[in-house]
Amino acid sequence: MRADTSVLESGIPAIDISSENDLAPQQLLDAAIKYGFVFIENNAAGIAPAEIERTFELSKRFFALPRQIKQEFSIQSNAVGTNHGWISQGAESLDPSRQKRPDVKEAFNMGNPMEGKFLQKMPENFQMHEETIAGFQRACHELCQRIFEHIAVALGLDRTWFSSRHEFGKTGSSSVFRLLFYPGVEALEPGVDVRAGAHSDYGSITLLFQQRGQPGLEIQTQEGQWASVPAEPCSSDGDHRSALLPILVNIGDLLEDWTGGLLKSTVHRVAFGAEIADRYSMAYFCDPLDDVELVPVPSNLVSDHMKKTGKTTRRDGKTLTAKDHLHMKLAEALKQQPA
Ligand SMILES: O=C(O)CCC(=O)C(=O)O
Ligand SMILES: [Fe+2]
Repeated sequence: MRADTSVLESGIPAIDISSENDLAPQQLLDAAIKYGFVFIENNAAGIAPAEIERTFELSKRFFALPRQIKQEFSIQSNAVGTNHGWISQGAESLDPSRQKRPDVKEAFNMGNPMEGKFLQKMPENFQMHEETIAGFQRACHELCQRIFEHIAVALGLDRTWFSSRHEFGKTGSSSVFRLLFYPGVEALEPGVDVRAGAHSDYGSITLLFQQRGQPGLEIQTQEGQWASVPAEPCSSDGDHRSALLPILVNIGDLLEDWTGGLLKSTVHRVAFGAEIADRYSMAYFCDPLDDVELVPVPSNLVSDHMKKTGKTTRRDGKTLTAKDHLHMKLAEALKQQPA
């Protein structure tokens, strides 16, 4: 059992969520309330580093393909309304109302597999390694479930309260696995170009995998300043660099709203210049099943917080489902796009 959590540059603690640490539920909840971000030590309760490495390798091979091949899998080539496929450089601005130029990055989004098979059109490289990618998504989802169980316990709920609302591999879930590539470029204009514009994530929780020597993520503090998030933070039991990189977890807008604003969905961005060559990251956005109704999470901590702040989970007098919530967020983002 460990009583202390170490403090990082941005103040985000690193937590051991294995059964060794009885304090994990409370530590996770405290970090979710204070920062909306937390590092999870990648020990037995995490994801095998070899699995993470293999998936990064597949991602690198995909982004290295010629443009015309990637184009065949572009997000625009999918049915309208789906969020799956390749996003080319220049196609996305995460902070459209403030950005002069689009994000300097590429991405590839995929939905959850059903019975081990992907429903979307996949490049050959991914088809050949379907098991690796499907297995990695399952491992991510299982890690999210462990985190949900800890948060449920800390909120005084039944252990499975959240996890049962986030089942894996069911049709009707918006969970997305996203590969990201930020190519090294010399000619970025400081103050104009950004790698990923300021945004908060839409869903319940996000897992973020970074690589050594490739920092760039920043979170916005309550005072509105940008604080850097290291790619290689210190471990929770001292100030040494951990042998295995921890996994970063953040709270999304849906979970913030579902808890009446108790858990924080913190604005973040990716910003770096020519000092770093190519940067690769991978994000797993975990969402509830589409038809889950967002009635307030039945915890005294949540109801006390809602009484204090006057927040409600209803919109225009109506209870939203998880799917309605996502559509609301997408509609808000669309309104911010320059005409
Ligand atoms: O690449 C990163 O470090 C962060 C990416 C991110 O925030 C996102 O895709 O939502
Ligand atoms: Fe994000």
